[in-house]
Amino acid sequence: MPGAPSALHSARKAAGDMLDQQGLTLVACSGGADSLALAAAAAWHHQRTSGPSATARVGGIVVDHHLHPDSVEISGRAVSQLKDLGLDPVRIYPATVRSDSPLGPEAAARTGRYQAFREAMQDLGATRIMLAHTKDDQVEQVLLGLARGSGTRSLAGIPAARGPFRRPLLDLSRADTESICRHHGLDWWDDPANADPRYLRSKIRTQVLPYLERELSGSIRESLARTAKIAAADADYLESQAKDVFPALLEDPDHTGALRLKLKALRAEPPAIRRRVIALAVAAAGGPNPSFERLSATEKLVTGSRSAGPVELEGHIRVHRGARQSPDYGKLVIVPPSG
Ligand SMILES: Nc1ncnc2c1ncn2[C@@H]1O[C@H](COP(=O)(O)OP(=O)(O)OP(=O)(O)O)[C@@H](O)[C@H]1O
Repeated sequence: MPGAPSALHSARKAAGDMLDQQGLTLVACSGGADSLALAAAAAWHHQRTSGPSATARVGGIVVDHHLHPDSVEISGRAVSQLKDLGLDPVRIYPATVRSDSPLGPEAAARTGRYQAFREAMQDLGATRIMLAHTKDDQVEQVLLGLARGSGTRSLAGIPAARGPFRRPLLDLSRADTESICRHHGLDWWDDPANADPRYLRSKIRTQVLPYLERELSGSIRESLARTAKIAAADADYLESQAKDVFPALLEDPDHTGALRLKLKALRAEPPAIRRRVIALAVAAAGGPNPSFERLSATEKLVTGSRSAGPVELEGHIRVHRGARQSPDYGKLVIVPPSG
């Protein structure tokens, strides 16, 4: 673990690289050590570049989910520390979390939080939101992906940049962020849910990773973080290859709204591309990302000669192989819900 000065230097550099130099970037702060440390690192750039001619601005957003009895006080303390660091503007946004949400409280809070982020961006004219996920979050995410039996994209973990979101601290540890907070005299809040073993992520953090470190290798975190980086580059490449071949495999659309892929050409593609092309076609038909099991069933329509389907996918999408006497012979037909 680097000491505070070295961690601080890395955090400042990473935050500086990800700030929008021409607009307002908001640091999303929960009041925890990770996001207060990120705020301190970003504030350093804000102070250096502020003045009448400055174009890069750094503000803060704290979302209050009202899930914790002390949430008003916790949010207030975060806001005043962000202001003391020099962030401007700083706002609290409430997020409604439905207690009866079928997603469960954690996922419902997440949905509410990202909704609040988007509202804040619009209200304040911000172009970017910085989140303080660390290497520890990344490692936990990779283990969660492994436990679920996920593919390359999922093993790639949390992306450093997607849409307006930026995550500059993915190479720093949680301990680094605590040392940055100590260096700045920041008073962070430890969410008790982070240590609650009822949540799978907390269990990975408090039990599984320490066990793996003890029994397997002291550098397991570094190894898993490296896995994420390798998988991210591989997933980017495979997805771009699939996007490149997709148009050539697609038949011209007709009035029915169904999509048709050329079976022979699809069959000739390697499985890693074939599966991604099918997923692209499903997305183009308005469906969600198919599960591994549904995607495998669909792939069998391409590689096998027995059942011609239909295979029912999530989002009421149906896929079948064109019948011998029909105009769809030689095509994989993806039918959207209303088709
Ligand atoms: N209440 C909050 N207000 C503002 N930002 C928050 C809040 N909670 C989390 N964040 C931001 O999101 C980052 C990740 O937080 P956390 O790890 O708790 O979320 P998660 O649910 O595990 O991850 P994800 O946001 O990807 O679902 C934090 O470092 C912080 O930048």
